[in-house]
Amino acid sequence: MTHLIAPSVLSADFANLQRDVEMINASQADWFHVDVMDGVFVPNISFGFPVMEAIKKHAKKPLDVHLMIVNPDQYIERFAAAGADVITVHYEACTHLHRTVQAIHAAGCKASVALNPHTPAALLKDILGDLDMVLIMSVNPGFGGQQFIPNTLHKVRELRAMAALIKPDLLIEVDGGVGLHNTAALLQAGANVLVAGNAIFAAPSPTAMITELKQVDGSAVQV
Ligand SMILES: O=C(CO)[C@H](O)[C@H](O)COP(=O)(O)O
Repeated sequence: MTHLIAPSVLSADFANLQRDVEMINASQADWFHVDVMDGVFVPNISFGFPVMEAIKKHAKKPLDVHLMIVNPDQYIERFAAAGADVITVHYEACTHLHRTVQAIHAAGCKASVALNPHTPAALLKDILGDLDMVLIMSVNPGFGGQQFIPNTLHKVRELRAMAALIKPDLLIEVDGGVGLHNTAALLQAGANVLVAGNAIFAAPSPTAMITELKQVDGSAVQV
């Protein structure tokens, strides 16, 4: 499969949310990336169910919901009911990760686990076979517009090698500081879902930027 592009709604203009949702609908983007922050797991608060339901009402593509919250188990069913197609929980926020992943699947969603920049990919070895996706954070979570942490490339490569033995069709998503400058390298390292916020919404034409990100060919790059 070619790679997927998931614009991060966190960087949208919330006063013109429907306009930005329609822009994503009409673009070559594949998913909507929806960042939920609770002010506890991360030092920022974004939005919750009402905003997500408003996005769902107009979105014509899957909602990829990234929960940057403590105790995500409490809210899995509600996020599924609010329209999530993919639910990502943080490794660092889950005591019984296997149970949480089971709950996500039972709610009818794809299950994904996110790793903060300091968390090693190897910690997912025993649960990789149960996951649909791993989200590698390439910035410290909480804010859009930060600089990409270069060690992420190494982590993506390591995870892709591990997945080749355990879960060859694993989706690997990278989130934070992604743009045209590092897309080819990330694809070549083994990522196949790229989240971009600032790179898309601060571009002169967000639609054209999505097309450019979608057209990047990772096969020609050596990293
Ligand atoms: O999860 C996030 C922040 O925690 C955002 O999805 C991410 O930062 C995307 O924004 P940008 O592409 O501007 O870095």
